[in-house]
Amino acid sequence: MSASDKDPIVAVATAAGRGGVGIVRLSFSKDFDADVLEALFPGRSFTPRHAHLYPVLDASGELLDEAIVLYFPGPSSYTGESVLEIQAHGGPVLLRMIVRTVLEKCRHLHFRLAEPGEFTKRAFLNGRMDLAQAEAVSDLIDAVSESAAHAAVRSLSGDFSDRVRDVGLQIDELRAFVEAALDFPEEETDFLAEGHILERTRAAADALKGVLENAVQGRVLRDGISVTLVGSPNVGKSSLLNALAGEEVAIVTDVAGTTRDRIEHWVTVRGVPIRIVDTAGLRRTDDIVESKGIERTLEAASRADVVLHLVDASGGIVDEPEVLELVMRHVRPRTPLITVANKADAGCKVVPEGAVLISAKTRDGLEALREALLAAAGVASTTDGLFMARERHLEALRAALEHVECALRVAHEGAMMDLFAEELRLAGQALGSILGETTPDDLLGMIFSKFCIGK
Ligand SMILES: Nc1nc2c(c(=O)[nH]1)N(C=O)[C@@H](CNc1ccc(C(=O)N[C@@H](CCC(=O)O)C(=O)O)cc1)CN2
Ligand SMILES: Nc1nc2c(ncn2[C@@H]2O[C@H](COP(=O)(O)OP(=O)(O)OP(=O)(O)O)[C@@H](O)[C@H]2O)c(=O)[nH]1
Ligand SMILES: [Mg+2]
Repeated sequence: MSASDKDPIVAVATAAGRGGVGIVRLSFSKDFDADVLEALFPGRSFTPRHAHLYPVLDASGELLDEAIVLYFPGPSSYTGESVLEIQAHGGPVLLRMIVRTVLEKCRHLHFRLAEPGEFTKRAFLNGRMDLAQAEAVSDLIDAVSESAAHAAVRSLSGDFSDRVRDVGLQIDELRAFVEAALDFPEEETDFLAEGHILERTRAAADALKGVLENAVQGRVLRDGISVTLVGSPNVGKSSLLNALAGEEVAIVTDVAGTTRDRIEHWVTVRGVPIRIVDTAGLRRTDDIVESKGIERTLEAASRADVVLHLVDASGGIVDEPEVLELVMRHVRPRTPLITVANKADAGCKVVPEGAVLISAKTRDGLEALREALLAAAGVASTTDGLFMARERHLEALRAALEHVECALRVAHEGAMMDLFAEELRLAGQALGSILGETTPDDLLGMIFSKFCIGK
């Protein structure tokens, strides 16, 4: 029998490994309530959503633990089904035994282990939250900075969804109005003016732009930005990585060609996760190892959101002229490039125009460099009030905006109103996909499979 969204499920909800307390969570149809409770805790009574201290016995009657047990009768639960939580001591072996006990004692009900994200998927399917909120649950757990956590919880509480829904409603209203007009074609133009249709469509486009702007920032908080350091050997790329990381991540020597492989390290700046990629210095070489390293440098440059080109301000090292050209051929179009003049402590003989002057050794100029980095990546100066968003949301918002703008163009060109209505319909559909109103099963599967088990 294949897995269904109706199967009763069980999983350890807390992190793998030891912990003070560990939770085994069950979600099942309300029809099974009496059966489940009686099978696991015979003769015990339950007050909904109240803590009970009950013994947990395995299938042979052996005591496994004394646990806090919570019963949430459906639909007033996290999943919208009935939920039972067994909050036991947080040992991985013990928790596994409790899960096995549930499978054994409730065998007649055909419990199975929950898939990753399956509790939250049920919450979504049962209308407890929309898709953007469900995604925010996972983003909250994965948040790597306080700003990211704040943004995720804002999305979880529905801030993002509300704004998407509001614009969606505006657009639906416009479409309804225009579709009504289609029935009286001779009055089309009056209709447009009377309903202030164009103004209202423009207002919808502006509202969409506002949401998109916030979402772009929110996505950066979630996914971070990737910064690749490139330059000639010995200009101090690895030294800069170490300075930004605040630890000795990469080997630094005065031998040109020290770094052979790509070295990655995550830091956070103002709550924004930044992946710094240190690379092999670029120069003409016959050394097979070094040239492999340089290939990797170019590949890292091609994936970067921002490229930092390091040069030696003290004038000791001069780039081979092909270096920058070679890099630029691999960088994606429109990727910002910042020139960084390092070794300011050893003299400022060569500082290209617009370069950020630093010393990886004394750490002078690093703060300015961090800010320049964020600015180049388009990160606003504050992350206050942001909600979390994903690439998927950006794509949908951009598509919606495109359709609304297309509708405006169509109207200006005096084309048929049915084209106008059709563009608005497509815009509304794109917004609906953010909330999961029209999301195909395989996309849902992909989204929830990235969650942790037990969530
Ligand atoms: N022990 C435990 N802690 C947890 C969770 C959980 O499921 N169990 N959560 C998630 O994993 C989060 C809390 N989210 C939750 C959201 C709704 C409901 C719930 O039962 N809602 C019902 C009843 C509300 C009420 O009692 O007033 C409802 O909305 O109808 C529970 C947890 C974080 N902490
Ligand atoms: N005076 C001074 N020396 C520096 C500075 N940054 C790096 N150096 C020195 O420059 C030399 C090369 O530094 P690395 O960080 O290994 O240079 P790299 O660019 O990673 O070199 P490759 O890995 O060979 O491409 C080392 O001797 C560093 O101590 C700086 O800001 N000031
Ligand atoms: Mg290096």
